[in-house]
Amino acid sequence: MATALHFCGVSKTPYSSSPKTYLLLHGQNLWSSQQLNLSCRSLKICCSESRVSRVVCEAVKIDVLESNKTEIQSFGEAETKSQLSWVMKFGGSSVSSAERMREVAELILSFPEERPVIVLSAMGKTTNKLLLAGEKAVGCGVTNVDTIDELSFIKELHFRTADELGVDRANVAKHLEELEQLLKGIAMMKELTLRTKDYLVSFGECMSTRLFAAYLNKIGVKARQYDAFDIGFITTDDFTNADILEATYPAVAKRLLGDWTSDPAIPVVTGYLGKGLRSCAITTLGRGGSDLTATTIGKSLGLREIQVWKDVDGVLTCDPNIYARAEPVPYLTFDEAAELAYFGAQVLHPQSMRPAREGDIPVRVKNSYNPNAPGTLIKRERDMSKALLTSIVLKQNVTMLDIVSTRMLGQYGFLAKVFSIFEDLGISVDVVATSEVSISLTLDPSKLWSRELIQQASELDHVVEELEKIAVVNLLQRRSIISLIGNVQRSSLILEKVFHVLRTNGVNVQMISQGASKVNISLIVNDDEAEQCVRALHSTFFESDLSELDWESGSWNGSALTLSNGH
Ligand SMILES: Nc1ncnc2c1ncn2[C@@H]1O[C@H](COP(=O)(O)OP(=O)(O)O)[C@@H](O)[C@H]1O
Ligand SMILES: N[C@@H](CC(=O)OP(=O)(O)O)C(=O)O
Repeated sequence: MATALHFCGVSKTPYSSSPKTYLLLHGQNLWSSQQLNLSCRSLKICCSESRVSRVVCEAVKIDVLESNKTEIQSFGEAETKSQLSWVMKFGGSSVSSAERMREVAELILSFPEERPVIVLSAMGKTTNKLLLAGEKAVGCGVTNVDTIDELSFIKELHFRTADELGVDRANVAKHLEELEQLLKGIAMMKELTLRTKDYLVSFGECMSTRLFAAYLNKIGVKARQYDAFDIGFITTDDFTNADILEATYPAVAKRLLGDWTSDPAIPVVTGYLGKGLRSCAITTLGRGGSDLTATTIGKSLGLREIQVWKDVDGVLTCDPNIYARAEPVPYLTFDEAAELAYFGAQVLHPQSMRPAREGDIPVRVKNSYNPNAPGTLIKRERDMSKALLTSIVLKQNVTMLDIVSTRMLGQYGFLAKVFSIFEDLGISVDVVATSEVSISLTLDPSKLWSRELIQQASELDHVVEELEKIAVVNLLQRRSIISLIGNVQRSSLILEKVFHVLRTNGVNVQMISQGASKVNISLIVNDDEAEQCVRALHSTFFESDLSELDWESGSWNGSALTLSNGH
């Protein structure tokens, strides 16, 4: 049975000396040629683990059982073109000014043999400024909207960038007018809903991509701007933190490859944005969501590589803002990168690894300020034989709950009841440790709850109130999760060293958990001790000589620990 197959395009492979014709099909479990009834002489399914399957054939008359028959035949007759090869995502810092945009254009053109899809974030700190402008509009009165500093800043930045790039101001003028109208609407309503917030921040990406595409066209590189919400990025209606829905993949592939086939031009797509399935309103994918836009496009189109260009030399051994001696990590697995992002490393969006992993498409994290640095390559697997710790991630200001059963329920009933309370209240739990009669867990303020909400004591009181019906509850705030990402096959070795470091620093670990993912050990400590712990752990694992480690026996031969508290 071959249902839900969608035709994505026809292309010729640019990488082989004897180019073949590829039919790009997108569908559920397209594993074998038996699912296709092809009237061609030779057939080979490539890239079978990807949802986009490349079907190599000599003749392009193809009949997919039942679905999309007509469409496929008409494409089959289309002229074949070189396929889009990779996606390059540039974050806010990479496109913060006209000068940076010119450098990015040069960078793209330094790979003349590639046909990239470009994903851009808003310029510099535009998203933060838009949110601030929205908050100010709530209380400033309709007639005072034009005095909001952030609005003036955004206008000035985008007009100046248009002028400096030598492109028409008209590329952004209408959006800037509309933005001012929106702020007046917010001022009138005296309210900024999550839905309006998403509409408000969408102006950032809509304008950066228009300016950049206009600039590429001006310098003779044919480019086409796309708003993600118009090309099939279909999401849940969870404003400010929406999830990409499955229907996105075929829709995006069809639109981008269809346009590319009929009239090739480099696609320049807005990162971070989508369209709610039911509301049909603009949604956003959570802060830093352009990474997810890039990996979604990579999977949709079955591209060779996904590149995310940042302002650091790749994923680092820890947050450079906490410890300046952080170093680039050359290789990561999808699992390691996902865990690292989930536990708070700002460098990657928490959900961004999912499409890359599903499509088995390598992700390269590169520095747009230093393109020659090798960056970090994220793949399905890597050599772990000499791997111990890969990166240390710190998540601060976490709330922890110690819940001890009052023994009114048996063990099964107790755990089930605790989690059903969190489910009912829509609260996400991060790290968990259990014993027969007690459970300790941390709550993530950034996911299902907005940061504002968790700070509202009444919400927390409500959780505690519900839990107190079955347990004695101790609420502990201002805790930090230190996540040790690495080779948990060697967890005893890691922990031996970790506890030595913590003991030397007089730090008491309040909870410890090793996830089923086998790449992460989490430690909970007090907020005020956390940064010093990270620095000391970094010194030990990444700056001191680990030659005393016997990899064969998996033991330490010495204990030369040098702690560093400085930056
Ligand atoms: N482990 C880490 N590795 C690299 N960067 C990190 C890490 N943890 C935090 N960061 C921060 O993440 C920033 C890059 O992420 P982000 O600001 O989202 O980039 P962009 O806006 O360019 O997409 C870096 O400038 C750095 O300060
Ligand atoms: N502009 C959005 C989306 C994004 O991905 O940005 P960046 O790539 O600069 O982190 C944000 O600031 O959250």
